[in-house]
Amino acid sequence: MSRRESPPPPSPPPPLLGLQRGEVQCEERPERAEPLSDAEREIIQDSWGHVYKNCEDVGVSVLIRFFVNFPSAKQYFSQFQDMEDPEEMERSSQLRHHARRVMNAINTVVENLHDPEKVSSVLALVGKAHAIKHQVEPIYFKILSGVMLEVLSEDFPEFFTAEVQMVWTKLMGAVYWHVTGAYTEVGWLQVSSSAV
Ligand code: HEM
Repeated sequence: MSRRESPPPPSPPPPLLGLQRGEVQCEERPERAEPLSDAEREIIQDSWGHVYKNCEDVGVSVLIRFFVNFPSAKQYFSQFQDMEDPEEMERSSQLRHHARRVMNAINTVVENLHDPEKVSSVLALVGKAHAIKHQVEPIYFKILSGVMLEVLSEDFPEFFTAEVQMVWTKLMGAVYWHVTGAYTEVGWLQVSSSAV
């Protein structure tokens, strides 16, 4: 009788251990953000409605996965930089507070997709605070976007179809572009001349 072998567990993504400011030298800011069509904006707003009803739980799940898979990202948070147990992290008020801030900022973006100036001013403020006050390496914004899309697709499979995920990828690209605008202004990132 043949015995079915269970597949090996997936290997975890490589942690960016010890990533220090300035070390990601190839990180560049794309030249522009791709605009969303009216239909794409509607797709984002419809799918986000379901997520935002569970805003705090989703935000906490996203951040816990982010900090577990990329432990070096904890370095910026005094309260849980040395924590390893996800359940302990879940109880951290600093983590919950940041989860709410992230989700509320995304909500403001989603609610104002018709108003590019508002979107750009909200995200410029986020970028400025993280570059100047919190000194966060900008690559973490890209990583967090990927983790967020992963968690949303897993937790809301009926709404985050392949098409919806593609539109969200575009939105998160635009978020990254706006946030890193502030990093460019303070000289932390350069604009790529080859980006399209
Ligand atoms: C879309 C992504 C993100 C959004 C919308 C966001 C939003 C915010 C906002 C609104 C604040 C308060 C701003 C202020 O201090 O004036 C904040 C604080 C902070 N953020 Fe973020 N953030 C994001 C990603 C990140 C990432 C990737 C990191 C680091 C890995 C990070 C680290 C911090 C830290 C350390 C603080 C201060 C926390 C405290 O004072 O307790 N953020 N964030």
